Amino acid sequence: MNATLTPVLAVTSGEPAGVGPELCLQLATRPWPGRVVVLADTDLLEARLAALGQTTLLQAYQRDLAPPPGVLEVLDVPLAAPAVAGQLDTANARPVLSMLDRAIEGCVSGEFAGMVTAPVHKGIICDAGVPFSGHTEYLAEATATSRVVMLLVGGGLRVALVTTHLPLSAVPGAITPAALAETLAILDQDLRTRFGLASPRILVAGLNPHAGEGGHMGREEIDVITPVLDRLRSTGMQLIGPLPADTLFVPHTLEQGDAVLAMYHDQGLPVLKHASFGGGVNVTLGLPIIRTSVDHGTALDLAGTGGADPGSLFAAVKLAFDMAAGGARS
Ligand SMILES: NC(=O)c1ccc[n+]([C@@H]2O[C@H](COP(=O)([O-])OP(=O)(O)OC[C@H]3O[C@@H](n4cnc5c(N)ncnc54)[C@H](O)[C@@H]3O)[C@@H](O)[C@H]2O)c1
Ligand SMILES: N[C@H](C(=O)O)[C@H](O)COP(=O)(O)O
Repeated sequence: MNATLTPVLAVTSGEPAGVGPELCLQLATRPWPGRVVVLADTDLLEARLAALGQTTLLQAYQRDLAPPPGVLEVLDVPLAAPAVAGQLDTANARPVLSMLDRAIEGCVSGEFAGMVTAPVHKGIICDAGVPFSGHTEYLAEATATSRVVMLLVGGGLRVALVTTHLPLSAVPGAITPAALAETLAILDQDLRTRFGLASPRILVAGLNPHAGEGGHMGREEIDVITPVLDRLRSTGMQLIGPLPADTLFVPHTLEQGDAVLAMYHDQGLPVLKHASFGGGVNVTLGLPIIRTSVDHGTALDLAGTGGADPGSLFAAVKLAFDMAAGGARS
């Protein structure tokens, strides 16, 4: 097969002061079923290689020329200021977004089969004057997608969220019948088409303690969640809930479902990360493009030490290749 025709994934290296760039360098140590192009500042990668005493060869990305095995393809996205490991700099916020823009553009045009993102630092991008709550929301806006779903997979779990990066005080108001129904429709559809589940069973968490205790500890289960689940069950979806979130994750309940839908970020993700941190993958469902990501953040405390675990990035790249090939089994 012509190597230039294999699937090409774009991997954005993320926050330059974090662990993303050095984790991306490790991608050259693995055989992949296609090409992996790292979007990064080439000088930064060279500097991290030198600092870590590594010898990976870098080659400038050329669309129609695949590199030899073991050589890392780099699509140069220059930084605005030299990056210092562990030290955030607002000057580099826009180049970080430029990496995302270039990867999105390439996915939409068909140049890339999908994109994988190393972690960014949301706070420093906001400090630079660009409102930014996460890749998930940024990708939705960039692709004009009205609703996307964050799904994390790992440790034998699949956990999706109705709401993502918003203050806890805003969560109840964001759990509307439309938001819940659209999220469930995307999750159900993508579990079928992307994860090969013919008839997915979704365990849906309540919002309040003990799923509202019959309305004595909150009414969202009665007023919003149950009516939506009843309506969607009548269309054939297999939905179990609303379940008290504290006991939803016990093995006996988990084995009755294929995925969990949590109402908010810290209802679902601590459990997932407890089960799989360092090996989990974050997938954005509902987009017109394939996008996976690591399960961890910028780890500024580890940046430049070579001590960060590449397992989640490897898993994210593998899953993106699997999805590009037509399905995933995670
Ligand atoms: N995909 C993403 O872009 C993404 C994901 C999560 C968090 N973040 C962002 O990262 C920033 C820092 O977040 P945080 O401090 O809450 O979480 P973090 O994941 O950066 O760090 C939490 C702990 O995990 C450790 N850790 C993280 N990655 C590791 C790895 N690969 N190997 C070994 N240990 C690792 C860190 O050293 C730290 O002790 C925030 O701005 C957050 O929003 C981004
Ligand atoms: N919620 C994600 C997590 O905790 O791993 C993380 O913040 C990344 O989100 P984006 O993919 O939207 O950047």
